[in-house]
Amino acid sequence: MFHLSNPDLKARSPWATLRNVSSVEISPIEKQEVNGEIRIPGSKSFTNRALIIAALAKGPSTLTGILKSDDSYWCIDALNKLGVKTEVTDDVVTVQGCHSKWPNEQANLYIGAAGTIARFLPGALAIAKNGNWILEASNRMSERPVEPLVNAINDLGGSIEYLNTEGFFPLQVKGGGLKGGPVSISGKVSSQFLSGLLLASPYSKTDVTVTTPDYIVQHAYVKITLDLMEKFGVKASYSDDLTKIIIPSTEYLGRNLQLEADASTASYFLALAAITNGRIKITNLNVKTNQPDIKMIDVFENMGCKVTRGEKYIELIGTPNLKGGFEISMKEMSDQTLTLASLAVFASGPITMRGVEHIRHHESDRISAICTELTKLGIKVEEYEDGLTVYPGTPHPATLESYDDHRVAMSLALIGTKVPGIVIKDPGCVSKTCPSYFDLLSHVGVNVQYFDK
Ligand SMILES: O=C(O)C1=C[C@@H](OP(=O)(O)O)[C@@H](O)[C@H](O)C1
Ligand SMILES: C=C(OP(=O)(O)O)C(=O)O
Repeated sequence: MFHLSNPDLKARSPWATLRNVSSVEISPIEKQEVNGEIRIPGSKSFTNRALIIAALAKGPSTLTGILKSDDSYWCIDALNKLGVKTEVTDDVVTVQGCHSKWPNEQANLYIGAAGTIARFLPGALAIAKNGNWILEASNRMSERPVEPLVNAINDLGGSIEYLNTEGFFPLQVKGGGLKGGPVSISGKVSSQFLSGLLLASPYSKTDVTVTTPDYIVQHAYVKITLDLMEKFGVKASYSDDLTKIIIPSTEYLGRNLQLEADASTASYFLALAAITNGRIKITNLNVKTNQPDIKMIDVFENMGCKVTRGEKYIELIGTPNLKGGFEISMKEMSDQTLTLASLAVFASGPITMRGVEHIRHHESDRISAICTELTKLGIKVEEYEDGLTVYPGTPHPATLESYDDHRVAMSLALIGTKVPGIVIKDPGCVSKTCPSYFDLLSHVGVNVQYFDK
């Protein structure tokens, strides 16, 4: 269980910021409007997929535009401990692919709080001929499910065992390889189970046919996995709904790749323009991305904002009258549930978000966390197993918890730009995906005051 007074600081990496900051106060933007241009850091999803594929590949890769945050730090650190040579300069990393033979056949790997490493690395290790590795994760990541992935890898002949509690990290992964053939995997708790299985599959002795018996939350992330595999030379074939995927037995080839900016991070800044009647231009994101959170721009538009979709940029101009009074399924872009919940406070009518039971298994129980914190502000909410309704209201000043969850902190901070006295505790948790979040807010005109520990 998460302890409010006790974020898991071991998971904060050398790339984390705000280590000595206990809280931040966000003050409303008065005369000065939010108005600015922002370059968004690289996508977490692209960075950690590309790092693991590049590490497995034959030959070197250069990845440009990587995210530098806790999640990518722990990924690079784990690859280094496996003996893979990497070199990071600014936002460029070169990776010397190990051609599916991890140089260090024994290592203890710590993967922080990253779902993308927890679900992508075990399969990548299981494909090796030899090896014996221990994988440990943060307290919260050790409570998040991995069983469907582990079962599927073991069904293919892999050797992954639980060292502590059945179904959860820490894990022991032994080499021995995967045989290939048919395998079934659930996608209803996390799409990352599928992605992790797919990433490892090309190294099976024969082709792998993956079927999903139920449904996949956030399909788009599976598509991102398949597209990136193809960029590194592995072309899978699949049904439109991705419930049947055939991966050939082959190998990745090293590549030089420009990665996309993070659409999830971009959404907070677009939301900021939306609620403050301001203007934000994201200068390095194309709407044609497969990242699902890009669909938030349609939501903002339906709420009355004006959006310009450029070739390489997105500009959003807010509105003094944000339209509410609707229900929406957030299943396919569930990382943005909390963003919309914060925005809903200032809308013209209640907003109901559904289809996101799985976010109770993310960095926090996100449905419970946002309902608790909005209630502290005097905002009326209704909580459901798979979502919530937020009623518009006038928040009163409060000190809010961030639950060691970057998206709770980033979303609640938005409310501070409209009402005085909003203090967010442990703002350093944003380092999981955006260490520079509060700097970027300041850059576009938000007042952020830091309080030391
Ligand atoms: O594959 C990925 O890169 C991701 C998949 C999603 O996870 P779930 O499918 O577990 O919800 C998303 O929430 C996460 O931020 C990134
Ligand atoms: C769910 C998230 O992360 P993870 O990759 O750890 O699953 C997230 O970033 O919102």
